[in-house]
Amino acid sequence: MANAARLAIGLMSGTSMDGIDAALIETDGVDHVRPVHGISLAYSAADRAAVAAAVQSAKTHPTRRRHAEADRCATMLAERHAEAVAALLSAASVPAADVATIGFHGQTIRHMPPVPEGDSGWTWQIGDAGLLAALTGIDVIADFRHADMAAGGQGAPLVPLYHRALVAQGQAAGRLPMGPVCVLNIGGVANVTWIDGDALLAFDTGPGNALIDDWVQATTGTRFDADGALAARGAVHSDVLTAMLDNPWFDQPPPKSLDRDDFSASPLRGLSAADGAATLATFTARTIALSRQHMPRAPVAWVVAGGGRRNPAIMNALAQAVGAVRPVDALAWDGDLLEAQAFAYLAVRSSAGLPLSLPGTTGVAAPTRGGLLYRAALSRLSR
Ligand SMILES: Nc1ncnc2c1ncn2[C@@H]1O[C@H](COP(=O)(O)OP(=O)(O)OP(=O)(O)O)[C@@H](O)[C@H]1O
Ligand SMILES: CC(=O)N[C@H]1[C@@H]2OC[C@@H](O2)[C@@H](O)[C@@H]1O[C@H](C)C(=O)O
Repeated sequence: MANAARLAIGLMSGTSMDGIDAALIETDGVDHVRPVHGISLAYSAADRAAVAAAVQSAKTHPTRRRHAEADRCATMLAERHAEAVAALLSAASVPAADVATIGFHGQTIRHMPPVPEGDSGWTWQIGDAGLLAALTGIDVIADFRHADMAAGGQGAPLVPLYHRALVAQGQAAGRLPMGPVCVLNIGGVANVTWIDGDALLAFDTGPGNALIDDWVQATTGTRFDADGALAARGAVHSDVLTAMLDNPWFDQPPPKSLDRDDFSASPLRGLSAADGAATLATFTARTIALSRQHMPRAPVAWVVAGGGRRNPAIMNALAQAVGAVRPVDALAWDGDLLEAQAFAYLAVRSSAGLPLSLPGTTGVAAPTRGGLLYRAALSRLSR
């Protein structure tokens, strides 16, 4: 029997650490998807500093062991996400009682994927999900990546099943050509989903914007290269680019996933701010192009979500390397909210007992369920 369509909220705070995206969708967790509304809430400088501190302190802990920076940040994150939910519901004129579930991704502070024939890996998304359930009065599903990793998967990427549902809709409506389609996300990290009918192959491709953001922050004091303006004034240093591309990780077949800080901008040392931004934007594009070697058939279309689609230096270099690429907005999808929508979709799947990951998405041995439920009724505030 088909699952009933329900209203669900998805909350995503990604590796760029820029804020929270909140999306309300109607979905059955299978093929029915109807985006209803969405908002973004930027972190204040203090919130961003708290997240950055938790990311740094997580590097000094060998596992998901609680520590002061993470605990402080987890409380703050629940409060901010509750504010995002309130703003979203108010903007959409929907009462909380109409929402079946919230999918709460949480803030990734460390991602250590399993090593072949070695360590089983760990991943940590923080945020006090019980507090969020109490503050919103809505059931919350969180900790989406844990079960996949416990079953041998990479724990990421998880958005691919949502990409597949969207591509099926787009192809049925004639907005996308039939044949293999690539949905690319250029966030802090970049990841691609190759979809050919029901077949899926997904993996992280390399850096997205994180290296550019860190470089621009260090050299100019601004948070990101708005509209690629800095890169446009710079020149690509092909010697540095070649050295950075000379990394066996890119040839390693999927499954594979990354921590935000797995790549370093140290080869750029000595370059001007503009030349560094231009070189890094081309590096992101070229590493995405290298992902094609792992695809079973050449894609007939590339569509791009995430903040990197707004950086012409990345998009032009990508078009040069792989041919025509267009932002997902051309398909009437919201390129800023796709991941938030996906966690609403995954929350509904989790409630329905449907798998969140497949061998083709995370390398897990078999389709695997995931997510932990925090019931609003059991999460009353004690203060
Ligand atoms: N106008 C713009 N011009 C250039 N870059 C932009 C622009 N707007 C956003 N970005 C880039 O996009 C980033 C945010 O992207 P996004 O919100 O997709 O990442 P995320 O969801 O945090 O990351 P991930 O998908 O890895 O979890 C910013 O940090 C910035 O680098
Ligand atoms: C561990 C983690 O948070 N990974 C993120 C990150 O950001 C992009 C890429 O790396 C992707 O693998 C994943 O996010 C999206 C939402 C995903 O799971 O599909």
